[in-house]
Amino acid sequence: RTPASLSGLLPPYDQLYYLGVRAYFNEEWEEAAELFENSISTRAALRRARRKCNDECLSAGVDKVSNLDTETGSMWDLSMLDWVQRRAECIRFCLGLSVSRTGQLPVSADIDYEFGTRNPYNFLQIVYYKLRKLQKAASAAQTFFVANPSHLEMRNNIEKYRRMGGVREDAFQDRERELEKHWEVYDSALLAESASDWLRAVERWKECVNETLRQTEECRAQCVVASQGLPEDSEQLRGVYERAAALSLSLLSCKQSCISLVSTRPGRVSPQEDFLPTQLEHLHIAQFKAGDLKGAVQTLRSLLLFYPSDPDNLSNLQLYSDSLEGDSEAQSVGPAQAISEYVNRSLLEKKLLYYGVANLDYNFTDPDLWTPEEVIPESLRGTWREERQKVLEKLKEGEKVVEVDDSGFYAGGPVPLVGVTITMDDKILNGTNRVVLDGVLTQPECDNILKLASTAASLGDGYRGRRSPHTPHEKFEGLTVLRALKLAQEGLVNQSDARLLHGIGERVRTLVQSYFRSHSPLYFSYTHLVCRSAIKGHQEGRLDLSHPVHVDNCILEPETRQCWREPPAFTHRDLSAVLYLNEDFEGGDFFFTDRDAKTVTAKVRPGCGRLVGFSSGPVNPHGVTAVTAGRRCALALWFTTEKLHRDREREQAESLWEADGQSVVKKEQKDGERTGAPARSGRSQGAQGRSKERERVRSGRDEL
Ligand SMILES: O=C(O)CCC(=O)C(=O)O
Ligand SMILES: [Fe+2]
Repeated sequence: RTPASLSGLLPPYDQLYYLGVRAYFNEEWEEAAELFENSISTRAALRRARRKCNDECLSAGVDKVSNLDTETGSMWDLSMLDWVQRRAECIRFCLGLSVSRTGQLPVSADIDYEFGTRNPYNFLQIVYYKLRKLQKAASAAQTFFVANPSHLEMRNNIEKYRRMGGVREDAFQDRERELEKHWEVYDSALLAESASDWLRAVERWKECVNETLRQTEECRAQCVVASQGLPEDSEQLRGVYERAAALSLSLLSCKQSCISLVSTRPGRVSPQEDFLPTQLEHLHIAQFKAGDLKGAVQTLRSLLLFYPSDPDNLSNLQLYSDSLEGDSEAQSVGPAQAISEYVNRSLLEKKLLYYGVANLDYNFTDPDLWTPEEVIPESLRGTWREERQKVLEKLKEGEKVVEVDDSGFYAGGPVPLVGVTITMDDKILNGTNRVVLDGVLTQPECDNILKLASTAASLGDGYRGRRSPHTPHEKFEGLTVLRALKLAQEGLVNQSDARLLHGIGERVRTLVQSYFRSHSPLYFSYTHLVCRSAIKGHQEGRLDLSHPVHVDNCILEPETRQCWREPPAFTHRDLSAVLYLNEDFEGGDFFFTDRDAKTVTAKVRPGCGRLVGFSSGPVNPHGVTAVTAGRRCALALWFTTEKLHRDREREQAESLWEADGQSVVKKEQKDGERTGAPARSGRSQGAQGRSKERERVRSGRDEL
């Protein structure tokens, strides 16, 4: 629905927003909800109106633009002025038909910021929560969270909504997802690539290019219309020519900056460099791998529009064309046409812009790396080259630092178990494919497993009394699921505890499979309950670690920053998880490092029910600091995507249970009830659990 004032014209949305904020602080929830919703939809309607007017006025004064290319001096100014004025008149008339006079005025930078960071949804979330409209509250929470991914309170809120009755899964919809469609496609293109699904990758990259272009076009249209609202009598601008030239320059630079807007993920600061050319690079490689040589040639030609003399692109083109044996006439599918239009228009606009920058003391930072030198006026070339060099160097440095993980995992998926929350994500842990979850075990569960470990150790598991393989200052005990089962069969430990140990593994698998968005099923590779105890009297001045820095699936060589994926490393391990059981010991912190095995990038303090999960590859070197007092127990689990490498011992344990006539899964649930653990499924949560949940909810701006 399009909101409208009495006159039928769009009111200013910033005013509606301010009124909404006031109603909010007066706790007039109904009214606040209506005002916030109204300001959001008015803003959207304004953008649509602008887009329409932009399209309708596209041709106004366009004949003057073509003159600009040849004209110089005052004739250049005159042509520019003519163009700007004609278009401005057309747009002002067009907007006047649907937008009120005040609605046309530019909004303040504060309001721009509020809407840019999606803060209206932060308010709306609370408002809907107060109104008991949980479905809408969940959606507002999700919408805000997408643009503020490090806002952990909102993430916790979302988790809480998931646990509340009456909130359906489809409630967690980003209301502004239209704006991120290209990122959605971008991610799924990367995913298809990592699964070597080339046909799908081709399709996705094409879609991504098209969507990126569409979003850029939309942004540029908004620039055009918004630039009509600049103040009429700015002090610095002397004459009417200067004003016209300045207006057109700010318009052109607004348009150029659209590419950096579109190439910045919501909630991030820095844009993805060279966004469009990068996508084309992915596309032509995917096309090549999928066997579509003609398509690959066509895409390479598009890429060459950005970088006409790039030697890699040229030699690839040669390679592809040779394979085609002359049959290289490109058929017109894919985004080639749109790309060439985009490049040509950008080139013309850049030319005009740089011309203006050289003539009128105007500030402009080029977001593109591909801007050709010919476009830069002689007087600017020196500084332009220097700055570009700086950007390129910085980019190279960044490449060195930013670790890419080719594991195919992609952190950030949902956490599908009741009571489990995300405490640290990639950003907080300064890395890739890392997570810390809390609430994976209850205290009684930790106690039972600890008891199991103690009993097993006292009975003499393989490690009893052994010194740690990593340090002479600690003792090391270990227990596997099968060993626990055998002990249970001998009546030496509780059958239910052995089963719990097994069941916990399933729980962890569900969590990491979902959170790391694994595209293939995960199999257990190895599960090991490990306790490390400080040996009394051997702790003075210890400099070593409880577990030296290592990578789980390759042999790390910190000097060269290489990691050798070969035996004796457990090369098939893909995901690692360590689930902690206690905190009553000294030292024993888990930490991640850089590939140098020295620079600590994040630390995690163990505690009952806390889980560290990470991809097992070279992006995640890690270790454990010395345990200087007490005993530290943890369940270490590794998963593999290769069925061949699954843990046969675990299967053996499972079949022993089956032979006992008891289904492994059913029994684990029963045990859960008996030990007082909450049911681990969102749906089975009873009314009691829910009302308790409500009690914990407190009013406030951020966290429920
Ligand atoms: O116990 C821990 O915190 C980590 C252990 C570990 O990294 C390993 O066993 O590979
Ligand atoms: Fe490890």
